[in-house]
Amino acid sequence: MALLLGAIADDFTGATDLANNLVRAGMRCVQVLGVPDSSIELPDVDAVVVALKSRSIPADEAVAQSLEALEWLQAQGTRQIFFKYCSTFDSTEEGNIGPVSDALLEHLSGRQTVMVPAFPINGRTVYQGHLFVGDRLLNESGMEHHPLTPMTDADLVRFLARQTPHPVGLTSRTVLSQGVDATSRHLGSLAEQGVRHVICDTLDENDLDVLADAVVDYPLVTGGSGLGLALPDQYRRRGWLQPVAEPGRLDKATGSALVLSGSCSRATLAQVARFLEHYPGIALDPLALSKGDEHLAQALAFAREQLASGGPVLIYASADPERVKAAQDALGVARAGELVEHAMGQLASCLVDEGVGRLVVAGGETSGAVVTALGVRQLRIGGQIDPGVPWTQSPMPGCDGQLSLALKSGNFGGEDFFSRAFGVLDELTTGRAGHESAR
Ligand SMILES: Nc1ncnc2c1ncn2[C@@H]1O[C@H](COP(=O)(O)OP(=O)(O)O)[C@@H](O)[C@H]1O
Ligand SMILES: O=C(O)[C@@H](O)C(=O)COP(=O)(O)O
Repeated sequence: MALLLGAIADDFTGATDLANNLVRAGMRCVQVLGVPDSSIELPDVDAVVVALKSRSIPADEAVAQSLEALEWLQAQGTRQIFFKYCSTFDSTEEGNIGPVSDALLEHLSGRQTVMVPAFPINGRTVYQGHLFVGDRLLNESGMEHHPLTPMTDADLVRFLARQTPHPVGLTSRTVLSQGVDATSRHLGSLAEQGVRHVICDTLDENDLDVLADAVVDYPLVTGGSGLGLALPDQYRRRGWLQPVAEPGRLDKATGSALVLSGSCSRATLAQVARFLEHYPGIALDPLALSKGDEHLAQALAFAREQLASGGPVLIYASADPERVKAAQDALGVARAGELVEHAMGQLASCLVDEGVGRLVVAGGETSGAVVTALGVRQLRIGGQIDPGVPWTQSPMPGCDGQLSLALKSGNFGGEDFFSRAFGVLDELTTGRAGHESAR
């Protein structure tokens, strides 16, 4: 098997987001969780997204895991590598976007890569190197309160420069608006000056098309999932990718419905509040979790009772910035996060064992913890609930052999996401979904 595109994603929701866009743009794509071992059997696909949980770990470990993924993808004969990180550039001054990009570029003997975090349909745009979420600069978007990677600088050229010893350049909207040739020339002249990383402005899908055309031959591209919507068209134009009749079909979904939420983003907090207006839920508190098993046992008992009477039910650690800070002050940032993630993993394992077959998880790290605890190795991508969030399925003992999973990025989804998700799954798996355009 030769792959047109091999992606290395730094978290699990981000991986699903990219896989979703590749499928919507007409690629046959599968997502694998962690670097596969030799026993994995892959279907015939054009792209594979390897999901890592490397966004918030020490930079040297993130580099090692990413290089392992690269080696595996190269062994599959992959034509182009895509390093997928968050559309809100989630990272710290230590990394991991800079160190991982540097290592991948070096191993691919590339002289330059582009950094394209934008995802315009979800309101992430870049202008003069500054990242916007909707009409706010990144550092005023709520991301400044992120529990693990608080984003306090919207100037990506300046911010990335702290993560890499190499110079960071900018391809501005003014250049992009002059078209593909001007953009290629500009990137080329930056490369001649030794600029290995180029932050790219992006206001809309047209900018993504120009960028995709200009970098289709780069060994490495990096960014959010927006670029993943634009690249397949360039592959098709060059005759490398054949049209696919029907990507993304899912089997009938069975089993009860559960939502686990560990994201503390503004979007998720609103989704939690909306869900609780109509359905039952129980909060997890990291401080109570740190005191022993009783808190987790209570949440499990509550969920069992609600699931027995039909569900859906929500278990959430999502909390506002003051409560997150209080937990972090008492326990430390890493420990507070670990307690919640561990609890979410245990809840998922028990409840899927007992009959949950439709599971929504909110939060990238949280999703990583949950699918790892469940032992999920491969996801088939189905139709989307909201931009960036598809339903997926994975083989699983119980639930008629298939677990339906939606891994929601903290920041994505409409306010009614949690309740609507199950209706969308029903439509998708009974074939009642209407055809939507890819963008
Ligand atoms: N109440 C809380 N206090 C402290 N940390 C929390 C709390 N709830 C969740 N967390 C942690 O915050 C992190 C949220 O990250 P993540 O799941 O990636 O969400 P997002 O997708 O919004 O970034 C996780 O590590 C989670 O365990
Ligand atoms: O690009 C994005 O915004 C998402 O795909 C993403 O990376 C999700 O990360 P979380 O917000 O941590 O779920």
